[in-house]
Amino acid sequence: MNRTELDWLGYRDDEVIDKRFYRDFVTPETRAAFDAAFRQVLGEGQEGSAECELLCRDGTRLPVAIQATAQVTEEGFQYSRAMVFDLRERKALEARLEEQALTDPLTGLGNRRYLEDQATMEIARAERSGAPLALIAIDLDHFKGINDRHGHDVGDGVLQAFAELARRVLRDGDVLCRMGGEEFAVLLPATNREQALQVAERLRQAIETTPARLDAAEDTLAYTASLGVTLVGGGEVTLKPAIKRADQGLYAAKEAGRNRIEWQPG
Ligand SMILES: Nc1nc2c(ncn2[C@@H]2O[C@H](COP(=O)(O)OP(=O)(O)OP(=O)(O)O)[C@@H](O)[C@H]2O)c(=O)[nH]1
Repeated sequence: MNRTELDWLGYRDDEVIDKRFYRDFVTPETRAAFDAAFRQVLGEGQEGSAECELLCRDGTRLPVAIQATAQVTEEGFQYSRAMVFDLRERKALEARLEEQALTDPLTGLGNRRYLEDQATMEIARAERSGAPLALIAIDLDHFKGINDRHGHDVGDGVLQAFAELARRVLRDGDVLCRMGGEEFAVLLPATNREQALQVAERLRQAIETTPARLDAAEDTLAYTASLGVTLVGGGEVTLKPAIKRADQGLYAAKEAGRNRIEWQPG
């Protein structure tokens, strides 16, 4: 182990050299990858590589790539040499890209993919616990008119104001996301029909009575939304059928005059 690696791990050389093996610092979760690479080094190819994590003195985990080669002569195995690369920056970048891929940049809410990811977990959880899972689809009314009359920037401001308001109205465990355009959805774990209808009505009223603040001045713009409410059915393994039903409820609410909610049974 060289000085840089010791610095990464937070140990002095006299604590490690001749006392501990590299493998000791590999986290139990990634030790299998390390061992597999080591076997490759000792095998015919005489080289191997692995991505694993090292456990630092302060308890943090350092993601690294290890590339090792072995020196084997006619007398057999002589020594092996490993190069270790710090993957922290790459991992942080990957995490940022992953987050960006799941986030709507205008409102900061999760996007449709995020909802589908969360739904996979929530559907499995609901299946295990037997608790109901509700879905609300929300579409701002006459949004084209807002854009046309006040401009696209004001439209953007209304979308942001809605996202902020809905975050305040909803519970922490509720999954709010922007499906696209002026359409949003909320997945509500452990929520039955009556509770989901109550939440939808609370959202509808909050929107109706909280005009969007458009800048630091007192400039505000009133808007409304239509909502469709449904439950995710017992045998449904994806959110798709529930999204379709909630959308049907939404269209029914638009048809019935907007600024209202419609229940759509499964
Ligand atoms: N400002 C802004 N407008 C958007 C954005 N995404 C979609 N839109 C606009 O949203 C409008 C949606 O209009 P429509 O689908 O006709 O619906 P609507 O005018 O809300 O009418 P109803 O839904 O029937 O009440 C379109 O004019 C889109 O251009 C966005 O990110 N920002």
